[in-house]
Amino acid sequence: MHKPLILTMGDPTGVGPEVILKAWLSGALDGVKRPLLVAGDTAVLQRAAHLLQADCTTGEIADGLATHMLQAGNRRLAVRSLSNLPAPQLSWGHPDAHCGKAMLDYINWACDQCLKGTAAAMVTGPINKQAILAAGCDAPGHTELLARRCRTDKVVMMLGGAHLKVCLVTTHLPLKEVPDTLTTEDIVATIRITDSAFRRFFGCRNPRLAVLALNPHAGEGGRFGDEEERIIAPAIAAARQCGINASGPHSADALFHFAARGDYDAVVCMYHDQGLIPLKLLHFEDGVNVTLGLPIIRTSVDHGTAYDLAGTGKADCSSLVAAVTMAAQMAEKQ
Ligand SMILES: NC(=O)C1=CN([C@@H]2O[C@H](COP(=O)(O)OP(=O)(O)OC[C@H]3O[C@@H](n4cnc5c(N)ncnc54)[C@H](O)[C@@H]3O)[C@@H](O)[C@H]2O)C=CC1
Ligand SMILES: NCC(=O)COP(=O)(O)O
Repeated sequence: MHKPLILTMGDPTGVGPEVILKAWLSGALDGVKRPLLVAGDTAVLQRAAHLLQADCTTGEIADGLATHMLQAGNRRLAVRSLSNLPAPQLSWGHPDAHCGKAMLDYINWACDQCLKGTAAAMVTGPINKQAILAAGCDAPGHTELLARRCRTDKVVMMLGGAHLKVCLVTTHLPLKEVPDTLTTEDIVATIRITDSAFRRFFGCRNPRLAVLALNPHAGEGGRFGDEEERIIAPAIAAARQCGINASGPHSADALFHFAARGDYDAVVCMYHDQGLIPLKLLHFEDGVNVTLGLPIIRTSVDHGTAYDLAGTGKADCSSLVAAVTMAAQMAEKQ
């Protein structure tokens, strides 16, 4: 029997429960050759089913990791119910500290199953980072939280679709702190983790990595900044010394055109929005977030809690489908 993929439900007041239910009910996950298990809350999932006008029932079971089973027609979805939230009273877009704790419990439980080897991979739904802080967790996102729980010093946030994959050197921090945070060592570590993950999981024998500059025109010889000469170029040289096919620092404005047409396997970006703006322009619907460098497999939707859509039934589930599909593919290479 294949080990399951665990889908964490994310913020109970956001679109996470809805996109899971939508993907399951639509049959878009039927091709995934592993059992799926939602780590979440049955009452909240039932509320999402109601929102989608699905005729869905819930029953208790004791079957491996599952405690409940959702049933709609002949479809069944296993659930590990880890919270007991008052679903009808939850206000869309307003998670309290109880919701924050529930989000953390789903993630931590799923991570532990992957670490123990009882699950093949985890696929995360979107969380609210203020709510997990209110529940006592100061990690700025899943990426950092999972790195801590897996006792891994350095991981890489990658977001990707068929035409573009971006790997970030820095993630969740104020833009003004980026220049002082960048170090040659950290860029080398990002390049190495990216290179190794692309060989292992994405079928690249010699990954072509484009490393971006930080400043306009790659610093214009020092006139618009010296991070390229001081920090980034030495990192590329060190990576190349290790046999990695890294190039740059490339001017960020033009490089994405060439990456998207297939000249590179991945783009190493210096900060969050440098990579995520072009990525979402091309892959808003089907982009997947993957944490590289963990001892477990974690993929995620590329979007957030979408409070403007929560409770309307209008959220698109394509990214969730892509994230589950990618987790299943990566699990085959584990
Ligand atoms: N992996 C995670 O847990 C992530 C969590 N977040 C969190 O989400 C919250 C909101 O972040 P934002 O930057 O506003 O991003 P967002 O992705 O929630 O929303 C941005 C825009 O995209 C739309 N959108 C998002 N998901 C959609 C979907 N499935 N279908 C159709 N339209 C969709 C929204 O309606 C909104 O107009 C923040 O608390 C942020 O920290 C954001 C990104 C990832
Ligand atoms: N915009 C991507 C993002 O914020 C992902 O955060 P997380 O996967 O670390 O939760």
